[in-house]
Amino acid sequence: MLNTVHPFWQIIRTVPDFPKAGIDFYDITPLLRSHIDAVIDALLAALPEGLMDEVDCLGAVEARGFVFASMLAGRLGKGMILLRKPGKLPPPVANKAYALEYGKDTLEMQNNLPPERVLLVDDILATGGTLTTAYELCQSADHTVVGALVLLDLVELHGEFPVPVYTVLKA
Ligand SMILES: O=P(O)(O)OC[C@H]1O[C@H](OP(=O)(O)OP(=O)(O)O)[C@H](O)[C@@H]1O
Ligand SMILES: Nc1ncnc2[nH]cnc12
Repeated sequence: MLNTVHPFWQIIRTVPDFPKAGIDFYDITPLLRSHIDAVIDALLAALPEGLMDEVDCLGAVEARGFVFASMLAGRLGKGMILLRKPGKLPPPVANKAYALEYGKDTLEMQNNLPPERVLLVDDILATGGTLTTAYELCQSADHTVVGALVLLDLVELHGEFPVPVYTVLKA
């Protein structure tokens, strides 16, 4: 469903040509200011019943993913693994470069952790470059990714994702 009638759409700002020409940027920061608890409720409601019984921890993607993952972790009583931009995590780390909708970046993850069942958390799935990289880093560190949870899935910008994607909004 392209759920453009969801009340969150009244609060998300769409900014044309940011951060570069041709990109419609979905600014979720007004939701953080005024509706953060409702966003976390909606993210939890987007998950299939019983899924969290299969999840050990949340895989939080820097930076906007940290906001949602932190609050979800608190609500769910789960821990987090951080997927960070380069040079922030002490070794041992694995890293992977990737392209996203409006640029290039690298994610890093510590790879000395025991294998866990991980639910990836981010704010937006656009081309999928970021979440695919998070998925691959988890796989290479012997974690099992059970799915990905995002607030907004830009469905036309990406292909099939290797695990189920749970979302509140689609555009
Ligand atoms: O599906 P993709 O095309 O990869 O795009 C999605 C990613 O883009 C944004 O992150 P960004 O790197 O801009 O960083 P931020 O969270 O630090 O703002 C967003 O938070 C997602 O992580
Ligand atoms: N169009 C977009 N709006 C906001 N964040 C994004 N991250 C990647 N693409 C994005």
